Amino acid sequence: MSRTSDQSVLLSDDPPLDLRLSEEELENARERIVSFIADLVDDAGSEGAVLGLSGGIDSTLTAHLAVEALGEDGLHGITMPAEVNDPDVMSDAERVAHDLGIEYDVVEIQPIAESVFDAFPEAADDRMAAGNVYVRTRAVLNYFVANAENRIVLGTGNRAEAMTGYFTKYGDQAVDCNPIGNLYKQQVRQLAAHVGVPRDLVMQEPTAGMWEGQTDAAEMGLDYDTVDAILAVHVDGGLSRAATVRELDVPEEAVDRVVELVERSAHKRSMPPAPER
Ligand SMILES: Nc1ncnc2c1ncn2[C@@H]1O[C@H](COP(=O)(O)OP(=O)(O)OC[C@H]2O[C@@H]([n+]3cccc(C(=O)O)c3)[C@H](O)[C@@H]2O)[C@@H](O)[C@H]1O
Ligand SMILES: Nc1ncnc2c1ncn2[C@@H]1O[C@H](COP(=O)(O)OP(=O)(O)OP(=O)(O)O)[C@@H](O)[C@H]1O
Ligand SMILES: [Mg+2]
Repeated sequence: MSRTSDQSVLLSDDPPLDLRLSEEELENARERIVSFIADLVDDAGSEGAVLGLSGGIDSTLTAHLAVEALGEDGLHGITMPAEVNDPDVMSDAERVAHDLGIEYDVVEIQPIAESVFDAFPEAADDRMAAGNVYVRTRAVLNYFVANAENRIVLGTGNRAEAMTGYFTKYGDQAVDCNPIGNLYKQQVRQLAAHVGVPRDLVMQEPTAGMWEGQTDAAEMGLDYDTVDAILAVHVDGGLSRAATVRELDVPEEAVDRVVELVERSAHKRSMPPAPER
């Protein structure tokens, strides 16, 4: 299979598995996602879309593809910094909006979150609980704008996040669709480079930005190249645990960790259950 000429869009030098798409597959993915967004907006009878812009690669790629689908006027970007967010990353988000020529707003969410924290001050000391408040506050604002402007809310979840449950229930996953939801993280980086996302944004370290210094890799205990590979071969691909360890040359613990994340987050991927009638 022919590969993109920019081999360095993989972060690690020696990933367990090369999941990059050929140039033809990249173009197909791009066209498929662009039509998906255009059709969804059309079918919903809406005027366009709303998207939270974080400066990260998932929202930046989704914004690029949405502008291709809907035009500049079709996308309203909202950057929503909290006090834990790195100002440089927030200015990356504004740069993305500016370069794409879309309407965008910057809404400081700290005061909104503080009013929630005040209701349960002890809960606010739990950084995960507090971080999830930032994430869910952004969902409230996205839908506020979507309702008022007759737009849909674009999600930015990818396959690795969806399968490992690496998202806040009813937070960043509270969206109307996930255009890049079938791409592993390696492929997100690769498609981003392909559609012209600036290199510094493609190569940055993924972070949920829920507390200072948080990174996806540190929290999951695995880098995305490893997560992608184990998902593709074992969870999605059905190869046995032992064969996966041999095939990818990864420790058994890494496979077990990914399986644990997938199993533990099953409740996030289904409708809330009710007892049988
Ligand atoms: N078995 C079960 N059946 C039904 N519901 C169950 C459940 N277990 C927990 N729950 C519910 O789920 C809640 C826990 O889930 P949740 O509130 O999501 O919280 P939780 O999964 O603990 O935390 C969110 C995770 O996603 C990561 N994240 C969040 C946002 C963005 C990104 C990013 O990549 O940008 C990453 C974040 O760093 C953290 O690791 C529990 O409080 C409970 O209400
Ligand atoms: N400060 C923020 N302002 C607006 N939206 C945000 C902010 N932080 C997160 N989001 C939204 O939540 C989504 C999920 O965050 P996530 O960190 O998974 O993606 P990302 O920041 O786009 O990519 P990366 O994996 O490189 O960090 C973002 O894509 C974005 O839509
Ligand atoms: Mg991020």
